[in-house]
Amino acid sequence: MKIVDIHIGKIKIPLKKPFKTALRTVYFAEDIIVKLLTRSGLVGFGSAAPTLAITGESSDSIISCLHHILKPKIIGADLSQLEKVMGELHSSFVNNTSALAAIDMAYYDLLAQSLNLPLFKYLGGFHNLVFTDITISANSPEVMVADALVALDEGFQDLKLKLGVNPSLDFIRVQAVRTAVGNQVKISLDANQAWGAKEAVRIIRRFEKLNLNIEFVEQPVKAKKISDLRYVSEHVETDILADESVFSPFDALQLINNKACDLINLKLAKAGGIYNATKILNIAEAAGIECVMGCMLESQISVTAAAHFAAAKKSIVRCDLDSPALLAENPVVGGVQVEGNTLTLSETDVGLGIKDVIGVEYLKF
Ligand SMILES: C[C@H](N)C(=O)N[C@H](CCC(=O)O)C(=O)O
Ligand SMILES: [Mg+2]
Repeated sequence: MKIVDIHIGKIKIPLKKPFKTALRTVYFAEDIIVKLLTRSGLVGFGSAAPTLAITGESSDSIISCLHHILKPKIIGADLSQLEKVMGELHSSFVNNTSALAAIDMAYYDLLAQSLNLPLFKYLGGFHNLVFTDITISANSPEVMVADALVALDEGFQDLKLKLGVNPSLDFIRVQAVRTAVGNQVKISLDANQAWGAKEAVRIIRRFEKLNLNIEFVEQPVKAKKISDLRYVSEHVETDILADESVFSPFDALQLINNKACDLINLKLAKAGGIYNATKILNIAEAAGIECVMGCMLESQISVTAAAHFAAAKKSIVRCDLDSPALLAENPVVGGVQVEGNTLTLSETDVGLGIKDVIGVEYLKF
């Protein structure tokens, strides 16, 4: 079964609150939508969120890559030739991982549909649901406490606090939230590269001394500074999760060989989709490193793909798939069902299970 056409569109989704990290403040979510069509009438969905500060991609660069580079390669691609198709896509350019992920997930959507299976069953079928944490944006300690209490009311039991915006406040932020939510709630921290190596060690050791009970600290130092990540990992007890440092299977190997992290944040937008995410997961599993399934601030299309992947795999036991909970609207019809911290996949809908996306402006070239 061959792919005969591609539609590329744009959508803007309002947020419940501005999303603030050490890398960026965002007031609405932007997504580039992809639809792949087969001659027999199947439609596969994918999406890419422009996260310039992490993947280096803007809306324009994603659209350009999809139209000029990926479209000529994916039109005519056969669903029965996964290795050939992915080999060609992965060898034709570097970077542009979100654009590649959008095509990859739409291809896997079609592949599972053609086999009459929900995607999570095609990928391994371990569960049909996953649980997510929720991200609390970097704000004043008072606002972060208020946001954390709202999140608990909404059913979340696992908080990821964004730090590194005005780092002098970081210690008070964490202490204030821990005091407000009590000891039963899980807290992890994401500095999004904001700290220096010695600063990170100093801050994390202070959390340890006061028994603030932190699950893990995500990307404390610059993405490319593997030796800094290793320094932090070596000098603290708390687990260190690599995020922006891991895009490719090679990145994962390099971090593992350098003993630079305890955990890996696996995102389809960084890996270029399910094909390479599978390789990273396999490398990490062989090395005894656990992966957390993560997401960007992105629509429920790509979060549906990430939920299928995470649910399929026995070794993914933690998820940061909270983007749907941060969006004020969901334009996606079908796909993953989100209720509080629980993301559930249909046992009977085939592929990603997405029926439509409302309000997309499809582009004419
Ligand atoms: C939304 C998710 N929980 C998250 O925090 N992802 C960020 C990057 C997201 C972005 O800037 O769009 C992360 O883990 O660093
Ligand atoms: Mg992160």
